[in-house]
Amino acid sequence: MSGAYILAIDQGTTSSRAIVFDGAFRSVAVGQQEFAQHFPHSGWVEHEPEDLWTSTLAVCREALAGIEGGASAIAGVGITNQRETTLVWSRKTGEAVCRAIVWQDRRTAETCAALKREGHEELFTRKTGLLLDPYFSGTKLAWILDNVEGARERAESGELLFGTVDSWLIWKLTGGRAHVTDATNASRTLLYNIDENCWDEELCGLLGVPMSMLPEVKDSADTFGTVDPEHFGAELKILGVAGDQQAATVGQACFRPGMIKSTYGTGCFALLNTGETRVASRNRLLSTIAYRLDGQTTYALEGSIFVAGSAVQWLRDGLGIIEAAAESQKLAEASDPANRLYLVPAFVGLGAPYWDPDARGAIFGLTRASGPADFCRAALESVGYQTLDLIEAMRADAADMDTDDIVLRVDGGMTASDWTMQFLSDLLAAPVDRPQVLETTALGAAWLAGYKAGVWPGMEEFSGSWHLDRRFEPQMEEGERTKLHAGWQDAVRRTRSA
Ligand SMILES: Nc1ncnc2c1ncn2[C@@H]1O[C@H](COP(=O)(O)OP(=O)(O)O)[C@@H](O)[C@H]1O
Ligand SMILES: O=P(O)(O)OC[C@H](O)CO
Repeated sequence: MSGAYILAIDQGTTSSRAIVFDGAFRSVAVGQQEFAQHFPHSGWVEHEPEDLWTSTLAVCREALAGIEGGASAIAGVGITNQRETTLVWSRKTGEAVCRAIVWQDRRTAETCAALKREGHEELFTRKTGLLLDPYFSGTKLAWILDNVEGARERAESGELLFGTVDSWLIWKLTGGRAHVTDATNASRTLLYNIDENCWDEELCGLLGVPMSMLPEVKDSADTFGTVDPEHFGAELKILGVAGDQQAATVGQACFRPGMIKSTYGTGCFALLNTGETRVASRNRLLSTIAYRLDGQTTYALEGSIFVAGSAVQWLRDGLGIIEAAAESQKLAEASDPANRLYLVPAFVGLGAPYWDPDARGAIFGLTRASGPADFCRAALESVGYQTLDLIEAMRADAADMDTDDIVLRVDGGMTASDWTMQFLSDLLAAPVDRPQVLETTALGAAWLAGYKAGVWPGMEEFSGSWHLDRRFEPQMEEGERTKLHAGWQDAVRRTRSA
């Protein structure tokens, strides 16, 4: 027997989570597990593929144990994942050839620079909507083929498979019966043509990637495979897949052009729904696939910031000036605005709209009076300034779109800080909406699966279930806003690598 429960798997950068949602979109059981991060060289970030798999398996079992009927009560599985992270494994043995190269990893900065020097960036951008930055999967995959012993020969003979984390988990869950991904994940690889909706032979050729390694690309709500019953005791169907930022866009019900969601976790990722039209950014934002439903692609403009909540982690683990993230707000409130510092948290380079992989973090305005409270305030404010950069770029790019006023829906761990959300609204001079349900990423994956299973309603009714927790309205005077923005722009200018 199966019910209206949906199991959502959210495989993130620092932890794996599983949530069971009921037919009223409420979270009824949860499992969560952190796993090790590996930093073998400066700028390198890796995950052990087995950790991604075993932690996912464990959290699913934990969540399923929390509902009556366990796996037999589940109508479908949705998967959402950290994006761009790159894995290669053997189709014969299922063994990965090396650790997963994580989206934050910068080891291919020189490869990207060389491709740019050779004049290839325009081609990649035109076809994929992305830029030549080490963030995306393509150059990470090329690195594996060029640097892991025997990998290129094995790939060329058809033995090796490539996948983002969704593909890897589906391969494991189905006992090696499905090598698939969805259009949103494919759109982050630098190998996928987002207009024609297919892997691109020319781009694969430029990066030296054999096309036999690539997974089949499906809609975001589709039949991806059946989970081997040995894992959970029942045959579950995987019916929804999307990259985590796209899943949050769905979970926030940003279905209309002009709606923006911005997620504040480790990094910050803002997506503006541009509807069925792909908008080419004039301001170094990405064009990407928001979701593909029933063969119809909806596009988004995306701004990606690599450091948001991780600046708060740095206050805690690097500087030791707070013990828990939630303390940051109180300390920031105690800071004297006359001692204002500007922190540019370019710990792993700068993302949108600067795309400067070689920049490193800097702090400006230090005096003998500067102390922990000022560092805290600067860290929280840096998130607001970086978002302002993105929203300004989006406003300029969307000027020709026929949309209502911009609506910003926020989610992620950092949105718990009212102070940070108020500062964000002040800087943007626009309202910021925080929903009641903050598990929007998992909810988005669950909706895709529930919709495909036919047990959850369509977009309109699902949109009606979005409820506001709090709207932050701008309170800052225009003169102050302009002064602060100019201070930030100056700090960024002085931080840039060239
Ligand atoms: N009250 C808070 N104030 C500021 N930052 C917070 C607060 N609570 C959590 N965070 C930050 O939010 C991040 C965790 O958010 P989460 O959405 O779970 O991230 P991820 O999915 O990327 O692991 C951490 O980096 C943490 O520092
Ligand atoms: O795992 P998260 O939530 O930090 O998200 C990572 C993004 O998908 C990277 O593009």
